[in-house]
Amino acid sequence: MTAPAAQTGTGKRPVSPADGAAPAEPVVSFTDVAKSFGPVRAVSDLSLSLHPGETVALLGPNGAGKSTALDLLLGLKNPDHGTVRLFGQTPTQAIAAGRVGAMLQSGGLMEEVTVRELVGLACDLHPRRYPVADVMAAAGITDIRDRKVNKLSGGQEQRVRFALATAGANDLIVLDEPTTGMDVSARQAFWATMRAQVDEGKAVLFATHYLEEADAIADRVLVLHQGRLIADGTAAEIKARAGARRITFDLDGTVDSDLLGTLPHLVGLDVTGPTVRIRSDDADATMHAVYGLGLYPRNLEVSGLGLEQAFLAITDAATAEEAGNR
Ligand SMILES: Nc1ncnc2c1ncn2[C@@H]1O[C@H](COP(=O)(O)OP(=O)(O)OP(=O)(O)O)[C@@H](O)[C@H]1O
Repeated sequence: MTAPAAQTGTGKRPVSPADGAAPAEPVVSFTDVAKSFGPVRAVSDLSLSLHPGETVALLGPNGAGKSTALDLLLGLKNPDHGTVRLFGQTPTQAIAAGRVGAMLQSGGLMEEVTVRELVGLACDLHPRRYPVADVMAAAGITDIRDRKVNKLSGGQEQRVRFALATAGANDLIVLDEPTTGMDVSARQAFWATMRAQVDEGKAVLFATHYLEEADAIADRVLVLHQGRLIADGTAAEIKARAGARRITFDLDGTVDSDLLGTLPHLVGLDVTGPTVRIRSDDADATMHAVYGLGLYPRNLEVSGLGLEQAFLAITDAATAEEAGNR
């Protein structure tokens, strides 16, 4: 078997199995998983399943528990409670069988070796290895194969890490902030390469702070907040859940915030000088009511929430709920 060649294309894959097909065994299943570090609950009550062919983004603010969840998945940390299974096996068994490739933030690369030597070693160690030349070509590092690993730029180093994660026929690829340090074109090339892996039916789980990447690449988005899973759905579902529309307009004269606060379907309201910014889960009904109040909005704009605003809206709401529960 050869490594997949890099290819372009941005079409998202369907998540559900073909009609009539037996549901595939979950690639990953977390059941009621918890992990604390002293008083810090890094992951709590985490239950989820990933399926073959899914590309899943793991989002969350700093300290939300993303890296801990990935470490638990890879068997690098043990849960205090609950179970983690990969293909029905323990993480250690699945990794030993060569079913999982990972690209993590932590861990240095061996320094005094060339790129080719390092990737060659990873291929040799993989139970279902690909030819080293194919792996380097797919990761876009053939031209730097004779360079010493400690002489690489940050973006080149990331590509080498990616090659190490794809040295053999894995069924799951786990990436922790894979495009950190890459410029825009390197990032695009990276995701094109990644898509080729997904098109082979592999599952990909990646943690990221780049919400536009999650929006463009993932067919499912998981949002962690203070160790808990607070959203799980397509990017479109998460945007819809956060309040579907943003409405912006200007008003003449003194703006009465209290009066605007009585509008129906409000999810958020911000008044700055003459400018009113509303988040509404029914923009038509909200605007109908604005006119009903006898107001004359100027410069009216109605648009959908981006994933970034949706992410902020859901994590802010979760923070407020946590504070209320204290
Ligand atoms: N080894 C550790 N010892 C003590 N606390 C830890 C340890 N590892 C993680 N934590 C804490 O657990 C919480 C979750 O950390 P984690 O690194 O999983 O978050 P993250 O979502 O990956 O964050 P970031 O986006 O900043 O990388 C944080 O409060 C962190 O300080």
